[in-house]
Formats: sequence, C-alpha cells, structure tokens
Amino acid sequence: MLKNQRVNIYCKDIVEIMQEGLLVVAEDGTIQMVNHALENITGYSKEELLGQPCSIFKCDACKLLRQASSGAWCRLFERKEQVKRKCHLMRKDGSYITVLKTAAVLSDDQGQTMGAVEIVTDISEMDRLDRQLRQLTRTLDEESSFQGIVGHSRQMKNLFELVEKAAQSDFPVFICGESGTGKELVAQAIHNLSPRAEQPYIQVNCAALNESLLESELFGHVKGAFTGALQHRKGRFEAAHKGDIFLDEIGDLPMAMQVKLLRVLETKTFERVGDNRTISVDLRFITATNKNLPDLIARGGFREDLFYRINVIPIHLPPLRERKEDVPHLVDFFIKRLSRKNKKNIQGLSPEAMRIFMQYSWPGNVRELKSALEYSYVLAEGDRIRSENLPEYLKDGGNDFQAVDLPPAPAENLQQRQKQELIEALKQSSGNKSQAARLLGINRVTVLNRMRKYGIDLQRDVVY
Ligand SMILES: Nc1ncnc2c1ncn2[C@@H]1O[C@H](COP(=O)(O)OP(=O)(O)OP(=O)(O)O)[C@@H](O)[C@H]1O
Repeated sequence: MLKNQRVNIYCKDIVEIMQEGLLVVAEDGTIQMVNHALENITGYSKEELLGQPCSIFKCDACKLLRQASSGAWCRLFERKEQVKRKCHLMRKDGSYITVLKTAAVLSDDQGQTMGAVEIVTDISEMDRLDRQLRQLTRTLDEESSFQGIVGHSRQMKNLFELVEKAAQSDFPVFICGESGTGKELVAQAIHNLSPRAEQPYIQVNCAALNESLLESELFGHVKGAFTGALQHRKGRFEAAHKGDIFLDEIGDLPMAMQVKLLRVLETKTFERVGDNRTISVDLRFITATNKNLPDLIARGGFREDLFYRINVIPIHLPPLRERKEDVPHLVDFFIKRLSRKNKKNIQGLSPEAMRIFMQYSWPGNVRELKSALEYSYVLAEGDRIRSENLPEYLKDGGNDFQAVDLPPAPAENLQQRQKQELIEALKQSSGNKSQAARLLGINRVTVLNRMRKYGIDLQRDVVY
C-alpha cells in the first residue's frame, strides 16, 4: 500500500498522465493549474494559460449559466454543486471543440471556497459519429416515408402532393385533423420543403400558456411593460422573421389574442407589449388544431374573420381508421426505428397480432399505434411481436370512436348564447351594427340576419 505522503507525490504524475484535461481556477476564475492533456485539447501551452481568466475558452455552457445566474460571475460558485455537461470550448486556433466538462468547487477545511476544478474530456469524435448516425437514421426514415411521414394510402398520397404545393406558396396553411394524426409533422414538412427552409421555424403551442404570457411570448415586451419584465424581450413573431411560425392548437387561442393575431395576419405588423413602435415582419403562418373550428365559431369561441384568414390552404389529416392500409407500413417503420435503438432483433408482428392491429379503430391515431408498438416491443421475445404481447385493450377492437371534439351543444343553448352575445356587442357599439359585427368577427349582413332571427329590437333590447 502507498503511504498518504507518497500518494501526494505521485498525484502530480498522475495528473500529467491523465487523458482528461484538468484545470484548476481561483475563485475569480484565474487559471492556477492545467495538465498536459488540457494543453492538447485546447492548443494552448501551460505558460499561455496560467494567470489567464478561464473565459479565454469562451465556453458556451458557462455563457448560458452566467446569463441564468442571479449575481455571481459564475453559477458554479453560486450553486456549489458538481456540474457535468456537454459544451464547446474555443481552442487557440479559433476552432471549437466538443467536450464533456465536470466542474466542482474546491473548499478548505472550514468550508471556505478556494476555487474550482474542471475535468475536460474530448468527445468531439463521439459527437461526430453521433451526428453521422442521426443523419443516416434520417435518410433511412425518409426512404420509406415522405419527410418522416408514413403514408401509402390514396388519401395520404394526395396529402403529400398538397403539402408540396402549399410549401411553395406564402399563403397561410391550416392543418386540421384528430389528435395524433401527424399535424406537427406536416407543419414541419411544409417548412422543410419551402423556400423558407433555411430561415427560422418557430412553433408555439397556443394552449400551453395563459393569455398574458402568450401575448408576451408572441409579441415580445419592453423592459418595465409589466411586473417582472426586467429585460426587453423579442417575441416569437420577431424570432420567426423571414421564416415560418407554426401556431399549434389555434382553437385554444383566447378571444382577445384572436383580434391581435388577426391584425398581424392582415398587416404583418405589431408592437411589443408596452411599446408603441411598430415592427414589420415577413412571416408565413401555419396553424393547426384538432378542434372543429366552424363548430367553435358557431358557439362563439372562435372569430369567423380570423378563421377565413388562416384557412387559405386547408390540409385535412384523415384519421387512421379511414386509411387502415397504412397500418402495416407504420408498423414496419416504427419497428425498424425501435430496432435501431434497441438490441432486440424483432422483425415485425405475427399474423394474429397484425390482424388485431388492422381491426382496432385507433382513436388516438398514429400516436396511439406508436405507443402500443413500443409497449409490445418491450414485452416481445424472439423475432416477432405476438398477440399476447399487445396491450389488452387492443384486443377488443376499440369502440367506434368519433373525432375528439367538443360535445354537441343543444341547439337551444347555442341560439340563446348567440342572441346574448349580439345584444352585448350592440350595447358596446351603441347600436352601431357594423361595429358590433367587427366585435364579433362576423359581417354586417349576419348581424342583420341574426337580429331578425332572434327578434332583437334596438330600442327594447339594447339599452345603451
Ligand atoms: N404518418 C405518420 N408517420 C410517422 N409518424 C407519425 C405519423 N403521424 C403521426 N406520427 C407520429 O405520431 C406522433 C403524433 O404526431 P403529431 O404530434 O404530429 O400529431 P398531432 O396531429 O399534431 O397531434 P395533436 O393534435 O395531439 O397535437 C408523433 O410521434 C409523430 O411522429
């Protein structure tokens, strides 16, 4: 056994033999010690590094952490936890190298911070192979699909043609279809195939944020626009300039936001929250929903004028139960994908399992099929997924499922609501029918028709 003292002597040699780069910094980030491997990784000599600030490596992860830090110049000293992350360092010749960096704070016996140590592993070759693998996977996927979308049925082939044409135009595209039919994939394909492919593609889920957060997310805000707006912030519309903005779940957009979005669609201009300077953007709008928008309009939940604006090129994704001939192709596609990531040698479904897959109604569409396959893949042994490996619910064939949508409202309620909304709008616009029409997102003729239909009398019913 080596005595403690001897170990300390050998430590210096050990550090120099290590394949990983070693860097010790003082609390202010000044480099105190580096080993030979770090010289190799960064291209700097020891003499060039000692006494320099560690920011010499322009590490992207450190930059990000610094932005997130609430004061300390380095987040590591703030948190005092060991950090392990993939990052990029700038070498002496200006090139960037991908490394895995493990950093920890060094403290003395009293717990006083003395500095920090970083172990730097060169993973550039692994990173290159990883990218190559992902590229090959994409190519393989694309061979049996259209932009990663599997579909051999007539409906899907027609859809691919439409997607190609829509991609070439600048008109707004509206994608509808049940949940899990691949609307997100279609939106991405439109961008990828379009002249805007090299420009930004920005996706926003309109259902994920409340109204005020969504407003600042889309439009951006200036410092001080509201409590907590500590910095100027660009919104998603600006970020998507020259490219595409994909507004998913557009049916969930709050009414007040619908008016604002309409203006952006019409004028391609907007203002950041809290600012009066108008910003112009060049955008193509792609929207999607699994809701029935005409129905939602009739219930007063979506503006008719906005619907006409977004629905210039409608693309409808058929549910999987209406194109069962795609099921075996989807199965094949996902099993190949699973097998590339796992060690199993599963080639496909047994005839009985395939029969069950073909009979089931797939209410959750492709998303559900994909999950059912992942589940069965885990359970399967040998080279086939057998019926006993399938989730139990598949074996009942599934009930006859209708599109996920709002429950039909009784006609009476709907009419009552429409009448009340119209009275409210007329009140707000002091009886001016054109203004009331604008408030409701319908045209003046519809206002007149509805007034007649519901027997609304301005003097009797609309006191303003
Ligand atoms: N035709 C397809 N080929 C390959 N994968 C598909 C296909 N359709 C859907 N998928 C896959 O199914 C999953 C769901 O697709 P996606 O998120 O695009 O559906 P969606 O219609 O946007 O659903 P939602 O309305 O719930 O947001 C994803 O993993 C997607 O990759």
